[in-house]
Amino acid sequence: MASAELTSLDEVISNSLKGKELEEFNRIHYGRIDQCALFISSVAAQKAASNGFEIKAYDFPARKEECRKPRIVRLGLIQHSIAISTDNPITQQRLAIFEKVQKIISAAAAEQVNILCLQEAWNMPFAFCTREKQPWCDFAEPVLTGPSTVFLAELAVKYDMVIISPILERDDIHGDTIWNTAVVINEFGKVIGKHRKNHIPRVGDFNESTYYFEGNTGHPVFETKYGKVAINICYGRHHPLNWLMFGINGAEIVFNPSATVSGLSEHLWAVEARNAAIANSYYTCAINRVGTESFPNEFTSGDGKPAHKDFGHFYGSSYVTAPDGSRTPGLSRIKDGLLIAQVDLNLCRQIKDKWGFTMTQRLDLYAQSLNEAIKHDYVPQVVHK
Ligand SMILES: NC(=O)NCCC(=O)O
Repeated sequence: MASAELTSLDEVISNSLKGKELEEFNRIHYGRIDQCALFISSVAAQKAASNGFEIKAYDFPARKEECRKPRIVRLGLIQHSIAISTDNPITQQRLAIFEKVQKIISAAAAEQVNILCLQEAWNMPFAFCTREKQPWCDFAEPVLTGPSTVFLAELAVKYDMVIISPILERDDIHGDTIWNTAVVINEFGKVIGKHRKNHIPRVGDFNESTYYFEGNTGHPVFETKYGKVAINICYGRHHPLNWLMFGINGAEIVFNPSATVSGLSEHLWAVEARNAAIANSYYTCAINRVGTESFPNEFTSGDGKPAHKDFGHFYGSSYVTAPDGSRTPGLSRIKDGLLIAQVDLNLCRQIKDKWGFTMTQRLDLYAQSLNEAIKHDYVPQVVHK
């Protein structure tokens, strides 16, 4: 079976197991017997059916507390393929993606989503495999005035949503430099801040370091009307300290907008964002692109194999993990989709109280050790026999 044919691992299981065996699988694998699937309104279901995208919703309830009200928030994750082929003019490609995504966002609105996040570089093909500067750099946009921000700001106001928009940024104040950036737009359509990708891959066809540097915005947490959110962009999910810092700064939900392909990372996908949710007692939302993107000119991968035009298969499979480690099934590996998670943010503190990971994490010990380890003449702490 080709990589782009299997719909989802979750479906393989739910189609194969039944009764008690399926319950036991769910308990051990997902962390709960009942997936807590939520009803999808006919309006949203109709939008999904007529526009060819999947829509799924799950609940993450928390224990009722005496001293705090529940803090129920609806999160929306969108995964999608590009809309027209990459040899079309830039403006047409972008517009076609806007049209596709607008329909998915309107379904999210019909489902009362409060905070919505798109995939990495959602408004363009992931052309960084090519190492060509033109025309791909022309997709870069200023954060405040770029077409993607203008487009999403209007929808944010219309739907009373916070929208996270991961784009290729053009910083026209600092020498027209390019960055991989997530823009946070509040429910009034105002850009409340941005975060630039901290860790840039140099693996496989991910030649992103040809285009932009490691980010210089630290680990910001954005206090929104609905909760404290942060964004760990794609390759940052392999770096536990990147996740840790968002937790230290108080994040309750960390989105991980990604672009990654099956040949490289699919066996890691279900592990990393889930582990981060457990280790940091927050919700994580892992979002991946979908589809196979083909480029006009051939490129090589530096592995002795023939030059080719395809990046490989972006395998979707977006999912949400709660601070207790329970998770949703993934969206499809091959289809556009909207994943909705209704979460109670009170679960973050409840899990901190239960497991005590923030109390026991020994930041002081690691700060001292790391301070030593980064010195050029550091002697590793090894006891010789
Ligand atoms: N976009 C990106 O950082 N991809 C790198 C590959 C991966 O992290 O799986």
